[in-house]
Amino acid sequence: MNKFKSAVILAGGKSSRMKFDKQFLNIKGVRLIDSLIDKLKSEFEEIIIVTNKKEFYKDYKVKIVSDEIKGKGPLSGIHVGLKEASSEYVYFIACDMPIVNLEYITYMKSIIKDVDACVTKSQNHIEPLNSFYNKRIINKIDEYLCNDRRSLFSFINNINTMYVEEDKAREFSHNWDMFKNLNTQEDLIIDNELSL
Ligand SMILES: Nc1nc2c(ncn2[C@@H]2O[C@H](COP(=O)(O)OP(=O)(O)OP(=O)(O)O)[C@@H](O)[C@H]2O)c(=O)[nH]1
Ligand SMILES: [Mg+2]
Repeated sequence: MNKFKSAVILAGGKSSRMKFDKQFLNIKGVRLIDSLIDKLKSEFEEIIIVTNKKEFYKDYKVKIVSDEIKGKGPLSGIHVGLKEASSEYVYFIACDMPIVNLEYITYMKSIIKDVDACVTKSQNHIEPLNSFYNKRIINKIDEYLCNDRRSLFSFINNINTMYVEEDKAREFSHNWDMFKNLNTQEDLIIDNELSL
């Protein structure tokens, strides 16, 4: 059985810094979310989008779901993504992350063994997306969110997380672009060279 069948794209945020909804980001005429789906399809049998605007995905062939516990940030999306996914380990990426690094995904799959999550670390920072999470943490997330906690970073530190160290991750992405995300309009200008 394929333990790594499912990938989830988080697209349920407020985009308050970007000032327009990031799930509709369009780069040189290509919708970022469409390009993500296309790239992820080569590695995952099941793709799920967790969105706060289901009505915009009527023609999509992938699974479209919304947060159950609303308004609590990315962990809400991970919660429902894990519930809806059919595999044991689930890959998560954000709708504003333009670079999908398939070699790195394959690498993470090869090292994951009985952990709650596989997340990359750089010095004191952790990268919660472009990461894998195990379905078995659903109840823990549920409890955490219901206690009005929402910090993804502290949650990751409190589960059995396997960390990939920075030096190793840089072998796959020397400039760290596999963690790049587009938060502001300035990010779009700076990234004028980006094409999907
Ligand atoms: N499903 C879901 N996804 C979320 C939620 N909050 C943030 N996200 C997603 O998590 C990813 C990372 O979040 P941010 O970069 O902070 O995005 P954001 O919260 O929409 O943007 P800001 O309002 O500027 O912080 C993005 O893909 C968001 O769409 C949420 O409450 N539910
Ligand atoms: Mg946010």
